[in-house]
Amino acid sequence: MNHALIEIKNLRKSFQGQEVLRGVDLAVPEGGITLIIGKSGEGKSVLLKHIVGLLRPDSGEILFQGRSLTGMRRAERGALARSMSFMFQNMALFDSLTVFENIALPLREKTRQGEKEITARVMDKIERLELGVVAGKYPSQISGGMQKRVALARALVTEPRVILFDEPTTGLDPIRKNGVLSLISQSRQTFGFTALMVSHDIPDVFRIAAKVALLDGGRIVFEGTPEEILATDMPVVTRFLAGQEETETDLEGAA
Ligand SMILES: Nc1ncnc2c1ncn2[C@@H]1O[C@H](COP(=O)(O)OP(=O)(O)OP(=O)(O)O)[C@@H](O)[C@H]1O
Repeated sequence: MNHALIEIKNLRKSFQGQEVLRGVDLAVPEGGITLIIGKSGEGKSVLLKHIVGLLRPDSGEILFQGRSLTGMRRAERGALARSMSFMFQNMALFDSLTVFENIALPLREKTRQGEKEITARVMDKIERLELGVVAGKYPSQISGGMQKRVALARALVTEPRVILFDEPTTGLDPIRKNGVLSLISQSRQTFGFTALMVSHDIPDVFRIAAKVALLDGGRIVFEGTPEEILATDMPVVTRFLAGQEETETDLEGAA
C-alpha cells in the first residue's frame, strides 16, 4: 500500500439548500481497505455515490490516479466505471435469478464476453467463494450470510480494481458479520483490489482496515490507522467511539 489511488479534494454537496458534504478531503491508498465511519446521516453514502459517479459534486474534485473524473472524456469515464464494483446495502440480489445468474449479471451488462467465458468466470468465483452448493438456488432459498457471499462474488466477477462497500454486513448477527468481514479481507488479499468501505461495525471492522477516516459535520475530521483512532484523545473521535459503544449496548439490551 503506498500512493493514493483515489483522492477527494474539497468536495461539497448540498440537497435542497442543506449542505451535507462541506469540503471533504480524503486520500484512498492503493491496496488495503479504507474505512469511512461517522454518525448516521453524516453523508457517508453520499460520498461513495460521488466516487461511482451516481452523484455529481457542487464543487471540489475526485481524482483517480491523479486524473480528475470531471475532466475525463466519456470513454475514459466508462472504462473507469467498469474497473469499479460496489456492494451497496440496498443493492439486493434479484429474487427471480439463480445465484449463478445473479453473479453473471455484471458480465452480461458491462462486458461483451461470450457465454463460455462468462460461465468460466462465474464458476471461478463460485468455487473460490465456496458457493457451489447454492449455485442453482434462488436468493430466497439461502441464508442472509450466504446472500452477502453471493453479493461479494457478484462484485468480484468483473475483477475490479476498486470495490466500494456500503455497510456490507447490515442485518447479520455478530458471528456472520465477522464471517463476511473476514471474507472481504481474504478476498482483497487474493484478488488485490482496493476497497473503500462504510461500516458501523465498530470496533470489529477495524481489524480488517488499513486506514480509518471519520466523517463529522461534513468533513473528514480524523484519518489514521485503526490503532491511531483507538489511541487518540481528540474529543470528536472519543465522543463518536463512546456513542457507538452505547448504541451497541442499547441494541444488545433490547435484543
Ligand atoms: N438524493 C438525495 N436527495 C436529497 N437528500 C439526500 C439524497 N441523498 C442523501 N440525502 C441526504 O443526505 C444526508 C446524508 O445521507 P447519507 O445516506 O449519505 O448518510 P449516511 O452517513 O450514509 O447515513 P447512515 O449511516 O444512516 O447510512 C441525509 O440527510 C440524506 O437525507
